[in-house]
Amino acid sequence: MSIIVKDLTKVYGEQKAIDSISFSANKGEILGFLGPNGAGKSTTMKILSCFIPQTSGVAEVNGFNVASQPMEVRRHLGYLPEHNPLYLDMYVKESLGFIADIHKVERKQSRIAEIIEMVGLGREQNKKVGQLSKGYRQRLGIAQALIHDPAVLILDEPTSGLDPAQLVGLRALIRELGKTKTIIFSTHIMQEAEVLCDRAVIIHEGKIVCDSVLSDLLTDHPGLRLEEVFLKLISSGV
Ligand SMILES: Nc1ncnc2c1ncn2[C@@H]1O[C@H](COP(=O)(O)OP(=O)(O)OP(=O)(O)O)[C@@H](O)[C@H]1O
Repeated sequence: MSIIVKDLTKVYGEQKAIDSISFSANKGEILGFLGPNGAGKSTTMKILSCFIPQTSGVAEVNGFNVASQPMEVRRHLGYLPEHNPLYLDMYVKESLGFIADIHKVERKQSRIAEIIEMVGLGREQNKKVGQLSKGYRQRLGIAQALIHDPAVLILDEPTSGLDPAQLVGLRALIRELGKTKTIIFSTHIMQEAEVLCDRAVIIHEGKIVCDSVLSDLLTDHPGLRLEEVFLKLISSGV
């Protein structure tokens, strides 16, 4: 298993943002982490990426424990946060070089060229980050997450706010990456999940209400689109 989450709980003050959730993801799987606003998606992803500690429970990435082995986890994981902080004054290559240095990437220049090609940033590569459109900033964020060739990618709402052309391009990239990596991406857009994920984990008010192979989920709810299944599940709380 590339990702194991067991009885994971996070309490902020009085509020349980996630409440004893468990799920796992296999190598080569694209897992859609779905839920309405405030469900606990970002909280879970931040714990998996070692950005915040859990209150209780266990999370492992590629066999490493996020609480006790954060350095190893970071080595095997690429993370695109929902609000990705980018240095707008840096040039695209410079910003990739900065992240590559943090990860001590070997053959840095050729790796940067390779990753720019992979995420389709070729025509934008000589610009400053602040000059990039939102879609290209997302691509840069994914490039930063990929620079050290991690086995696991965690993408928090990677396609939010993109225009249709950028959406198609980014979905194709995620699908391609999903052939060799384990990917968890969060979204509350069901069409997104329908075209991208192999498996759907639906979280609502901090609890998991569904964990199913996408095609099984649709077969179990004949005649319903994923959006309708999602609404049914989060309204019944089952
Ligand atoms: N730092 C924090 N302090 C207090 N409460 C927080 C904090 N971060 C998140 N929460 C709360 O925890 C709950 C889960 O938030 P989270 O950001 O994980 O949801 P989400 O599913 O990612 O939502 P969205 O789709 O809107 O991004 C929310 O009620 C949120 O207000």
